Amino acid sequence: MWETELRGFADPLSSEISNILRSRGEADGRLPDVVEQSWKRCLTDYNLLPDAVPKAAVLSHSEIQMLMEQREEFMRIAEPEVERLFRRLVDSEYLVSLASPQGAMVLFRCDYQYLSELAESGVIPGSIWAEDQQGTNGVGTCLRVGKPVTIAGTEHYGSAIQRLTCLTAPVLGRNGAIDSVINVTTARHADARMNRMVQNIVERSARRIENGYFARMNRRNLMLRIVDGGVGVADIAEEGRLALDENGKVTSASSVTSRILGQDAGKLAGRSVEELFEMDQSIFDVRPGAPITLHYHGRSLQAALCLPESRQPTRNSLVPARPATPALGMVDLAEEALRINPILSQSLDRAQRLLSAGLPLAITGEPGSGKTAFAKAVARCCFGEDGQIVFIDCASLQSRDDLAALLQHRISAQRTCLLVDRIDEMDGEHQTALLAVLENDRQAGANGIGVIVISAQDLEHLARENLMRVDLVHRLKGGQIGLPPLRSAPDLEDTILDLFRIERDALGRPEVELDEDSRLVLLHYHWPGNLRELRNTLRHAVALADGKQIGLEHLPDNIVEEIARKDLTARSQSEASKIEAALRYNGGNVSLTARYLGVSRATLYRKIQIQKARGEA
Ligand SMILES: Nc1ncnc2c1ncn2[C@@H]1O[C@H](COP(=O)(O)OP(=O)(O)OP(=O)(O)O)[C@@H](O)[C@H]1O
Repeated sequence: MWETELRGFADPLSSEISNILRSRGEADGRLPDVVEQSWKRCLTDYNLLPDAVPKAAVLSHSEIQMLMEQREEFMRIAEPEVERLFRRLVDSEYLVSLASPQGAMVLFRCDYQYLSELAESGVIPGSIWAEDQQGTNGVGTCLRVGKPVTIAGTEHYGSAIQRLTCLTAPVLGRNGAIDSVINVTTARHADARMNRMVQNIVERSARRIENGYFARMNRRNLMLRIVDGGVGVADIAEEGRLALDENGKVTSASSVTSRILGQDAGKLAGRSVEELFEMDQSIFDVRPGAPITLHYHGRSLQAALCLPESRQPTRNSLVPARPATPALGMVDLAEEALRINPILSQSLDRAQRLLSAGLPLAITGEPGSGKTAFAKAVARCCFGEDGQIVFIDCASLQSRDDLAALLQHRISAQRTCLLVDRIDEMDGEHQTALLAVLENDRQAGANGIGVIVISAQDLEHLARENLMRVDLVHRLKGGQIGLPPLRSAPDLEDTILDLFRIERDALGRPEVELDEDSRLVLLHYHWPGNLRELRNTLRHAVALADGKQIGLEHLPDNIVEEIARKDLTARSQSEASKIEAALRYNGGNVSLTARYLGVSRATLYRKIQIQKARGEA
């Protein structure tokens, strides 16, 4: 009792916060630290009352235009990323916006139908969300603390925006200053797991803008691109960048580099690369584009040197660029626009839970059904933040040494996810090597190693057919996720239309539409090549469309021909049954039946003969 009173006395703000939460039906509610600190600022510094926070002020169209023009180069990098993020979340009723350092939503992407719903809470283009005016909210609080934040439902200070969930990340510029905030808002209920997933995607988008803008601003410098994730991590969001002068001294460092090296960007400027890293060769001997290893306080980092945009290599400087030998198993882990329907979302959720519980995952499905994209998404969600992802494509492995070289990179990291693609093509030698690595890890009590294997065939089947070692199958069999073929998608039409929009926008043809015939053909085709075939077909159609309409002539011939064949068969079948019924009705009398059907006797005979011939064939 005493203790409670003393605590209440010591921190009246906390009890005021508890009262507000209680009045919202959150009797036991506790706010995350960052949110609680923000609420305290609302109560003390901004003098805001939760029920009387005014609606967000709004910039006029010309004011937004002016802000955009002032930051034209930045916007040129940010705009496609906002679009890309919006397309990724296309199915889930999310608004995507980019806010200026003052909190004004200057870029705004949202489904037209959803707009009016959000507008009720004041979320419209140009609305200003500074924390001192609107209280705790995604954009304003992110700007205030300079870190990614999620503000879910009643964690918003103003009661008028309690329905919203906002997931935000700052886009950092020179010396860590905030250039903008990228924000995703939904008025739908989203559970904590889904929020974490989207938050992760938002943060990666912010880093991609940071990196893109950094590259643009330093395009006249030599650039060292650094990856901490080891071989296989090639997502631009993960890359640190150091801009260098002619003498190999750092002129500027991106925020991801500061994170990788654990040093303020400002402190890196002026230092030479050779002073910062232990290198196997001088920076002046490095072949542009070729992968190199940098040693930094006992850690090995992967890097590549890039020439300035306009600079022609000279004999005295760096050696002319030759095509770089690709690093072992290096694949593009860049995120792509994926369509996540409720079924896929459930599978993602299941896969994440299993992987997080330390179980290996096997992803199976027909060719092109999205296994690799799915596996990358799961790996990124579970390991993207503080671990590394090592991608192994069994079809491109040359030798056991390749595998060993790939896997050794995991040793330096605390948490690693092995993503093994096309394991059904792994030969016996590699299977043994992989098994040995997994066993060693288990015996050494390795912490946090995740394994995802991708296979077109079920692992049990591979073992039965003697295509895979039984002990490896047992080691890998944790959770199995089978991705359904496209033809069985319950929302096939929506999938086609969503992916059509994605492809159309990617080719810069937002005006193009599918006509009725082509829509029907796409809907009735059986898609043996699944999502890959569908995306290729849509791209094919958009690329060939001259005007605004896509017709059958723009679709691949094989697809139209197959549907036409099916259609003919269906039509001939229905004609046969019509003739049969008419004959029956007319007691088998051909003359009467011909008259009944409105054709000549000869035509009816010919039709009957054709049907007979088909039946016999
Ligand atoms: N959820 C999705 N939404 C939209 N496009 C997708 C989705 N999943 C995959 N794709 C697209 O489908 C194509 C095939 O995907 P992916 O390579 O992941 O399939 P896969 O099953 O691994 O194929 P394979 O068996 O041939 O290796 C890619 O172009 C990818 O962009």
